[in-house]
Amino acid sequence: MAVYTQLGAEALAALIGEFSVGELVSAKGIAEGVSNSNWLIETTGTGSGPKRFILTMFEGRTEVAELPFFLGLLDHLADKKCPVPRTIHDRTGASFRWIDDKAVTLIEFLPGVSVSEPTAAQARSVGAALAGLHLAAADFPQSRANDLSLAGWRGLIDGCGAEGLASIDPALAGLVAREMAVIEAEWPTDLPRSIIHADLFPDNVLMLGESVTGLIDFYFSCHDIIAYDVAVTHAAWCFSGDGRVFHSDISEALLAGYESVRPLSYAEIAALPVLARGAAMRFLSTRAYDWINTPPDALVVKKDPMAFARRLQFYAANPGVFGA
Ligand SMILES: Nc1ncnc2c1ncn2[C@@H]1O[C@H](COP(=O)(O)OP(=O)(O)O)[C@@H](O)[C@H]1O
Ligand SMILES: N[C@@H](CCOP(=O)(O)O)C(=O)O
Repeated sequence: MAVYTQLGAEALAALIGEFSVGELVSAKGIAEGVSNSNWLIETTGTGSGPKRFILTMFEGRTEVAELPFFLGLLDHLADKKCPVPRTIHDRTGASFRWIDDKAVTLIEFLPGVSVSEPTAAQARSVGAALAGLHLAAADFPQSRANDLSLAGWRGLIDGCGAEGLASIDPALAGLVAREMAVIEAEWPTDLPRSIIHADLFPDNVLMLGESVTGLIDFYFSCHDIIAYDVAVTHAAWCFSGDGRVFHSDISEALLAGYESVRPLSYAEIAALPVLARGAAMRFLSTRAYDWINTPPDALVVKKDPMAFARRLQFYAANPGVFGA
């Protein structure tokens, strides 16, 4: 469930009136997502029939000071024909507005659905779309540090404490300690960097058949190692949800799709095993922290940290899956 804030019909109509998009016809809360509140908005449009938009209200997790980066990136990528939603600017030219103390933005609605069991052909398209995003983002003039890299994971893990990790699984603290030591020692420092998505899970990709129609939810995007984004996407797409089953056909298709647009260098391929261990640690650490710290009555469905502990174990035991 991801509508944390109730917005009345009058407030919504007044908000939509600040944009040149026609009049509000309907607004439906969207259940998917965990970070922000989202509504599917329909308006009368401005001449060529009704129009759909997504209205996002930024809840605690997104720093409002960073919105010009996230929203500017969407417009930059849309200008370069990447399948991302363009932001709708209001009549004053602003890309976001305020309702009380919360920032809201209106973005283009994109067709498509998120797949839960991708085919190899779909994975190939996702790999190609990710590479296209990396190429298109290369000259984006703004930057944002990745606060969820090594130091961020370490902070979250320390915040869980050994007892907290043990409350999730008795072996988790040992796994995390061993793996963090390896990842910190082997993390590459000389690979190409650019703007990356950093969270390209299946629920952040919209598809129609085998085509990618939307890359969404850029609110973790940042400047970091490009091949790390490949590793994040690999960890997100190539396993069963619980991390117990690795799908080698999806892995091969995803990497082949990526390389059909942006070939990986030898150094990038050689680094993928440790980058993938880092990617698994990234989602293990946020999920473990949330698992321990989310109040029991919160509306959010907590995500299982062990699904990424299993991926971490898999990557540690199978560095050959990237063909290095
Ligand atoms: N531009 C868009 N076009 C169509 N649907 C969208 C768009 N943006 C978001 N959605 C829908 O809203 C849901 C939640 O959006 P998302 O940005 O992933 O939220 P959160 O940041 O809370 O995870 C998505 O799963 C998708 O169903
Ligand atoms: N993809 C992350 C959760 C991030 O939430 P999102 O809904 O904003 O994509 C995970 O699976 O842990």
